[in-house]
Amino acid sequence: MIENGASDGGPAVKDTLLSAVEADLVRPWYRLRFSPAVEARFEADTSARRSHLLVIAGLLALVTYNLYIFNDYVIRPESLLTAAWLRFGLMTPLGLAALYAVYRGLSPILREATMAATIVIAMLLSSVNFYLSDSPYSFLDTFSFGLILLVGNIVFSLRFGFALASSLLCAVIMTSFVIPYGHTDNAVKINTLVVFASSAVFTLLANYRLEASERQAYLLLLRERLGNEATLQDNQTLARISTTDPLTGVANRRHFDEVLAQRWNEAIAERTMLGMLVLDIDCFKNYNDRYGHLEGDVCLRQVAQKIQHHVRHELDLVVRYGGEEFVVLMPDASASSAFQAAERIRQGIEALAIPNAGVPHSAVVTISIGVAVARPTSAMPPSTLLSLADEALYQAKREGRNRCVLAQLQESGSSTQTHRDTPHATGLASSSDEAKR
Ligand SMILES: Nc1nc2c(ncn2[C@@H]2O[C@H](COP(=O)(O)OP(=O)(O)OP(=O)(O)O)[C@@H](O)[C@H]2O)c(=O)[nH]1
Repeated sequence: MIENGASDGGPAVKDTLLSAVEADLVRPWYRLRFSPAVEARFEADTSARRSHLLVIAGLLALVTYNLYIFNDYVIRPESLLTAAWLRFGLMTPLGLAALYAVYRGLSPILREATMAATIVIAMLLSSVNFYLSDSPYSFLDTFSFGLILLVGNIVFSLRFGFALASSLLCAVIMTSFVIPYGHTDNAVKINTLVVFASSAVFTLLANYRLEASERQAYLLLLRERLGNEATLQDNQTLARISTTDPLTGVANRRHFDEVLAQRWNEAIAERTMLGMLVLDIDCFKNYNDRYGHLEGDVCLRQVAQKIQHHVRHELDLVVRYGGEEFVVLMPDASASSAFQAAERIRQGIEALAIPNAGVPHSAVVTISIGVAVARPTSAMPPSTLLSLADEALYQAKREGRNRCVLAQLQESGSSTQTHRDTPHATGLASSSDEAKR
């Protein structure tokens, strides 16, 4: 019943819609229409399917209407040509044109009005058909005119307002042909009008109930769908909160632990390398003491953004590991590419030129980075990589800060060997070359 055609809008729009749906669920029993927002959503969700069903029902009704030519042949053979003209020359093209318009897509009001018009036209042509015949049986047809109402009110299930209007028009048309008809007694005429009026009342009642149930079912489904979407959104928000560092927006340590284990296993399975950078802002205590904790937070955010800017967005994971320490996890990274990325980050942060007065090695905020790269094996725990990168970081600190140090874990039989490089900003080319070797 609910199609996916309608745009769902943002969370605020959904909340408003959900409140409107709740209010509509307790609207007075006699009110079919929803509040404007829900009505618009109802139409958007159901109109394509409704038009489709109306076209199918309309074609069936048209075929049935034309089959009544056999009835004409039996009860009014002398005016068969007139009947054929009314059915095939007028009703069929008009009906097909109306159905084509509905198929192409009309506004809800035009769609209902078009379908209601086909009912009124069918009643008019049927009335003309019986009226023009002199056959003593021709009037018999009027007893089946209630079927026309049945098609409009039940088979088409016209929206109630249109069902009511078309039924009233049909009643007026029929009465205006029945009353002046000359070949039948008044008692029979009254009888046929009473049968027709009863058909109108019962089919309208059924029509009202059908529309009311359709609308109620739609409201319940829409409420459930909006509720599910809200829950899904809450879950996604919670998942994001639980994996993200609130200050910087990068991944938090909890998320890092999960991803590290995953990437480690993938690297074992695919026999690829895994790189890790551990980054620590130099003399950040001094920065905080001098510029205040709030400025310190701003600095942390800038540094996190810069790190993210210099890594592969799809592949690498940037993490705030704690305090002023970050980690970057780099799947499928060689020693040289990991070191180059580290160097790009280091230079990028220096280029931010965030003043950090009063520190011995630099007038601006700088960062030291320990780089480690390994080909993981099942015999090696993931923490090995972190320890190596951490050791390299401390070496960078010891050697004067604002530098990258590479600690490369190499496979050589069963033993592992640590290779460290200690390039300074001025000796990058040689260090990168060494890393590549
Ligand atoms: N503004 C701010 N400061 C933080 C946050 N977390 C940790 N810090 C500060 O980061 C500073 C870390 O200082 P230290 O561990 O002494 O290291 P450092 O001064 O950076 O010195 P080195 O690492 O040796 O270069 C401390 O002053 C912490 O208060 C935070 O979320 N916001």
